[in-house]
Amino acid sequence: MVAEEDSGDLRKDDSREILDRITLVVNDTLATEKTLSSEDVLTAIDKGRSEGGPEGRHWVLDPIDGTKGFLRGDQYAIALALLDQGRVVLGVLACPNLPLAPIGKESQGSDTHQDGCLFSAVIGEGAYMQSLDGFSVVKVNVSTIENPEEASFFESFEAAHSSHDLTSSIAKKLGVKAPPVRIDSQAKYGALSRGDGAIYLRFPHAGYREKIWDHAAGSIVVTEAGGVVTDAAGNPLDFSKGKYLDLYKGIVASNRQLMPKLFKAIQECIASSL
Ligand SMILES: Nc1ncnc2c1ncn2[C@@H]1O[C@H](COP(=O)(O)O)[C@@H](OP(=O)(O)O)[C@H]1O
Ligand SMILES: [Mg+2]
Repeated sequence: MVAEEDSGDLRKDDSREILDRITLVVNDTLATEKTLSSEDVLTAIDKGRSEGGPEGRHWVLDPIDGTKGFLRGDQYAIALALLDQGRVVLGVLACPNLPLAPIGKESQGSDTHQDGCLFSAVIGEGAYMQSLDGFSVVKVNVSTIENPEEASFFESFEAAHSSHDLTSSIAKKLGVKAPPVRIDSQAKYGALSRGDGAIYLRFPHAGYREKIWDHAAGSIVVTEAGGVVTDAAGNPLDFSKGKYLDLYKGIVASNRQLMPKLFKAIQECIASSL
């Protein structure tokens, strides 16, 4: 398993109390007769130390993606994906604070006010959403908008994670009228997969290397919903290189119809920002 966290901090002396609390929660949650010790819990966390790569199968886990959003009480996600020979073949994305009703659009008179969505996708089988309590499974599809002026776009809430200046110049060039929808975590991929918005733009600042656990589950949910996820040059994301994604500039996700105009605007804006 390739996972974001290891047990390093929990093994420190001053973490004893939190480790005891975690061990209690784990034992309360697991449906097994056996009671795990704190050491068992630490050992289980450290099973996430695999480096991934092009061979065999690897689970890719981000237990709390969008930590900043989680701490603020906003959006976060639990993201799990399966790599087979370096290719994402399955993804599950739990978004406990994401409304089941569409976000980022004018109110559509929905009478659903429930929060908590679970997105899932298996390669070749489409993408699905259900409520976190397991009801109402629906197939999801990305937006079919073709006119960029009518498209709205998602980006990170945190300006430190993605350049809001660059995305704003891209949106301006495309004639996008709606303001950006800024939310944390891979909940953006989930919302995109059900057509809440039509574009997700992510341009980390120079020197940052994206990690596979931040995109594996989200990207298959979007591609199985009919969308496209690439870097800023149109290359598909390559999950076979270990923990990191080697990208040109950033990540772009949208529907097929919008991609040509989107790339043209992105190239022009990147060129004029150099
Ligand atoms: N300087 C940076 N640039 C881009 N991404 C960053 C970053 N620092 C952290 N991140 C990643 O951005 C993720 C959150 O993305 P988003 O902005 O879409 O919410 C974080 O996941 P974690 O919260 O799991 O650590 C982290 O891996
Ligand atoms: Mg993350």
